[in-house]
Amino acid sequence: MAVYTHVPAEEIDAFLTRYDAGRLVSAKGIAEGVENSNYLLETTNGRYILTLYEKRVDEADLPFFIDLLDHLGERGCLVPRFIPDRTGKRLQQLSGRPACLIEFLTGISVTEPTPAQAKAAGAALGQMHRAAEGFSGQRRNALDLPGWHDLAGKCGDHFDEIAPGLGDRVAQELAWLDAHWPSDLPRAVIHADLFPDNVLMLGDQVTGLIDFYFSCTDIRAYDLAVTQSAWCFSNDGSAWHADRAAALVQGYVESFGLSDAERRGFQALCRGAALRFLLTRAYDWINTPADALVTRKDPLAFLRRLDFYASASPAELLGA
Ligand SMILES: Nc1ncnc2c1ncn2[C@@H]1O[C@H](COP(=O)(O)OP(=O)(O)O)[C@@H](O)[C@H]1O
Ligand SMILES: N[C@@H](CCOP(=O)(O)O)C(=O)O
Repeated sequence: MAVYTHVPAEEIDAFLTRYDAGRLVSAKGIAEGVENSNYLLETTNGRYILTLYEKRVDEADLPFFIDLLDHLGERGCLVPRFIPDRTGKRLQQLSGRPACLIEFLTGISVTEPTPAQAKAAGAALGQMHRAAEGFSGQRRNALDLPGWHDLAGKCGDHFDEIAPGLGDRVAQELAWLDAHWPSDLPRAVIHADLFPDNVLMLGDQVTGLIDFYFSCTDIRAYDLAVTQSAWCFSNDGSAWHADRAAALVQGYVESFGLSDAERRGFQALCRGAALRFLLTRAYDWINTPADALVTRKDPLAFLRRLDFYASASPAELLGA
C-alpha cells in the first residue's frame, strides 16, 4: 500500500473547502502504487483522487505534468485532469507535501492482459504519442542511461544482498548498453512507465492512462519497449507471452507506426527498459523505510526479463 503521508480526514475536508468539489464523505488510502501517497475521496459531488507527492517526484516538475495532461486531454486522450481550486491554483501543499486534487477515471487495471487488451494498450500508447506532438514542454529523463549508472553506483555492494552476482551482471549490462544504445532515434514526450497498473480498462477498452509522473523527453520507441517489458511477461518475469507482444506492437504500429531504425534499435531499448526497472526496484528494495505502508516490488522479475531480452531474436520482440 502506498501511503507515505497520513492525512487526517478533517485536514482533507478542510483542504476541499478551497475547491468547488463538495464536502468529504470518505477518504481511503489506495493500495496500489509505490511512488506517491494516493487517497480515493468520496465527496458530496462525486469521486476524486488526492495525491501527495513523495520520493522521486520533484515539485518543480509538476507544472510540466499538469500542462502535459491538459495538452493530451484537449486532444482526446483519456487522461485525468488536475482540478483547479476557486482561485485557479492546481498545485497545493497538504501535510507538508505538494498535493493535487485529480479527476477520477473509471476502469480497472488488468493483471493478466489478454492479447486484445495488450493491443488496446499499444494503440493507446500510439495515440498518446500522436497527441503529444506539438507539446512544447520538455523534461529530462533522470532515469536515462547516465541515470542508470548513478543508480547502480548508489546500490553498490548491496546488489549482492538481493542476489549473488547481481552487481556484476548490472555492470556488464551497463557496459553493453553504453556500446549499443541507439541514442540517435527520434525523441518525444513519453509516458515512460505504462505498466498495466497505469492503464484503466473496461473489458478490452482503455478508459484511462494515469500516472504520468515519470513522463519526460526521451527516445519515443523506448516507451514501447517499457510498455512491452511490463505487459508481455508473467509478473515474475519467468514467462514471455509472444501473443501479447505481437498484439501490443501491432496496436502501436497501427496507431502511430515504427520506423526501420526504431525496429533495428528495439532490442537495445528493451534491454534498457528491463535494466531501468531492475535498478529502481533494487534501489527501493535496499532503501524502503521499514514503516512505509508499501509493498516492495521484486527487482529479480526484471532481471529475468533482461536475461530474456539479451538472448531473444530481434524479430520475436517485434512479433514477427
Ligand atoms: N485519476 C485516477 N482515476 C482513478 N484511479 C486512479 C487515478 N489515479 C490513481 N488512481 C488509482 O491509484 C493507484 C495508484 O496511482 P498511481 O498514480 O499509479 O500511484 P503512484 O504514483 O504511487 O505509482 C492506481 O493504480 C489507481 O488504482
Ligand atoms: N512501474 C514501476 C514502479 C512505479 O510504480 P507505479 O505504481 O508508479 O506504476 C515498477 O513496476 O517497478
